Amino acid sequence: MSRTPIIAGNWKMFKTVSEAVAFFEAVKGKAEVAGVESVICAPFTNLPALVEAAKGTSIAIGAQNLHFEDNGAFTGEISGVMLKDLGVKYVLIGHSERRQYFAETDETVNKKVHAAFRHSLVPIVCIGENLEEREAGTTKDVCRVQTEAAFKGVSAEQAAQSVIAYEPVWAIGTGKSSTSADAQDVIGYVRSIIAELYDQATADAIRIQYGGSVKPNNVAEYMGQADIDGALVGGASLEPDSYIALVEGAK
Ligand SMILES: O=C(CO)COP(=O)(O)O
Repeated sequence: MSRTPIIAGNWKMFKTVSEAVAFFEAVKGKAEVAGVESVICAPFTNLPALVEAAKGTSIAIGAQNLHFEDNGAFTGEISGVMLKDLGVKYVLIGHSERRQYFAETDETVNKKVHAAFRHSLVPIVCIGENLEEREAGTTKDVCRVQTEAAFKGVSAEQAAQSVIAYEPVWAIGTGKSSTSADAQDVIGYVRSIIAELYDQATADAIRIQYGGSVKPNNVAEYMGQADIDGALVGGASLEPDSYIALVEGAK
């Protein structure tokens, strides 16, 4: 089976439009490596300029969130209709910061996954345990609950196109990354859950990333693991040279 490696930068709440465009000009042609998919998930305000800048390149643009309704009286929200209209390809769903600070639940994550597919956006579904759960030994249980909930009512064909990002919360922005063996253990388990929910072909097709303090100097180690298909990267995706090194490291 061959899954295309996927490196996605999650810029979180960083970069003005001019900073985003300057970044893109610096990585163009460099963070484009044959056989590796490269995605920038930027703040909403940067998306029109980035989609324009990305034309003619192999770099895809993603959003960091969407509302689960297509339109309506939801002040301050952005829908899948709007993202699709812009030319965005990917959308992060259920990032732990959204779950923690913006009250997202397994149920809203599931609704957002359906909203993404209604508009032909590829969801990057984020799952992962917090420190307390890790210390209690419930990492796999937490990942099972989150995965099963996120994919409720999602077809095998849709699941096969999806991306899952396993991001242990305690490893995000802390410099304390999961060991590659631990990440492989959990990600292999998540793949087995997809096989149970669907079938082996779907499990073989879905791409699963590791996220949490991934840097240019450790990305290759994660990529060397059988079930790890890429990385979702925060801090190290913000500087052009670092981002280019991440994409090169995923070869
Ligand atoms: O949250 C993350 C990506 O979504 C990970 O962030 P860091 O790479 O900064 O640890």
